[in-house]
Amino acid sequence: MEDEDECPELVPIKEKPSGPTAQIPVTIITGYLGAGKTTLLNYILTEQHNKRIAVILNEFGEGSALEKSLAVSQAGELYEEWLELRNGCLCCSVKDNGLKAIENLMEKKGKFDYILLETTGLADPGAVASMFWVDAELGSDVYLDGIVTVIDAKYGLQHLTEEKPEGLINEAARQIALADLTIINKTDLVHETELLKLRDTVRSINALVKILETQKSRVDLSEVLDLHSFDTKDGERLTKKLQLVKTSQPHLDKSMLTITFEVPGSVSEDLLNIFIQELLWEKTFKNKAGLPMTVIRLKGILSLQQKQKKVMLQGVHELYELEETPEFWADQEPRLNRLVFIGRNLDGEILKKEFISAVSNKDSVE
Ligand SMILES: Nc1nc2c(ncn2[C@@H]2O[C@H](COP(=O)(O)OP(=O)(O)OP(=O)(O)O)[C@@H](O)[C@H]2O)c(=O)[nH]1
Ligand SMILES: [Zn+2]
Repeated sequence: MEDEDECPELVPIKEKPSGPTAQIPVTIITGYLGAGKTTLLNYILTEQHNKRIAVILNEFGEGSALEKSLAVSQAGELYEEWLELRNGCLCCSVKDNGLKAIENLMEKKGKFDYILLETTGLADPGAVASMFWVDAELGSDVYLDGIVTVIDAKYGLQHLTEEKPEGLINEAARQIALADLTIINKTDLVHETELLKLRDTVRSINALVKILETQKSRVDLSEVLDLHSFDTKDGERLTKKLQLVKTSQPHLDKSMLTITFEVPGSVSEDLLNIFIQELLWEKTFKNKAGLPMTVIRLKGILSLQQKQKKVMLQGVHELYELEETPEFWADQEPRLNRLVFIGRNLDGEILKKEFISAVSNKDSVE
């Protein structure tokens, strides 16, 4: 009985009840080779957090990897298990094997409170994120909480400026574009001026992202876990955050950047869907140089016709979702749409015009 009284779950860390039906958050930890991802995981596992965390290391040798190392932290104790995946890595056969593996794991081990997934250094975290995100709607046991990108303070800029063959995306830039949180690690190895330059570059790619600086990936856990970056729990915070975002000036040649705009009024959901699909799926919109705008990450707070509440827009690569937030438009509050796009070849003015023309046909006027 004293066991029950002293159960750490009695400490109210989050509002959501962690009953058997509660979904488990997944945080994706990404970042270029050697940036400090594993160091971060180890740090998190050994910190005091009252959570039972399952870690999935998505590190695998070429071709042969049929088993994945899995470290599970329980009551501060760390032990390892082998989690078998039938068809190779979590990342390349994500949809079926990755999720199944986690579900099997949860069946076997009972419940976890949290899952951390480290991708390989060259992975596209968007592909991994998409898998969890889509599946959450299908009644999965897990939901995507956030994408954390660890950046090497010393080599980060070099990785970001590496020339890629025409048409290919710089992986390091993509990892930053997709991040909800970036951790610039190994600050012991650089001077303040280098750090500033790196910060500026990170900011120019992703004007929404939070930036932390660390040594040995030592962070405050509350800054990393339970970010709710993809759900409407973040709605109010997102509204405030979007208001502060500014279109960024590109730092690197052909670089990724953030653009944002605001359009007053309420829009038709159908026309909005058409606009988003043309942007994300058809890649219809071109910049001044005639290159197709490519959006990797998309966020917005929108005012839809016939909806009393604010609607959140989220997108990763070609997936997107419109979801009502719990927040009502207040009586005096001007209805408006605020959108933020992170990607390549983006031109804010052109995209704003395209948005306005897409959502303003006569049906859209209230
Ligand atoms: N100087 C310094 N070294 C660090 C710091 N953090 C981590 N390292 C070292 O950097 C190396 C790489 O760290 P990892 O945590 O393995 O990096 P990773 O991102 O998991 O690497 P991969 O999985 O191989 O892509 C290790 O030798 C760490 O000890 C830091 O803040 N300063
Ligand atoms: Zn690692």
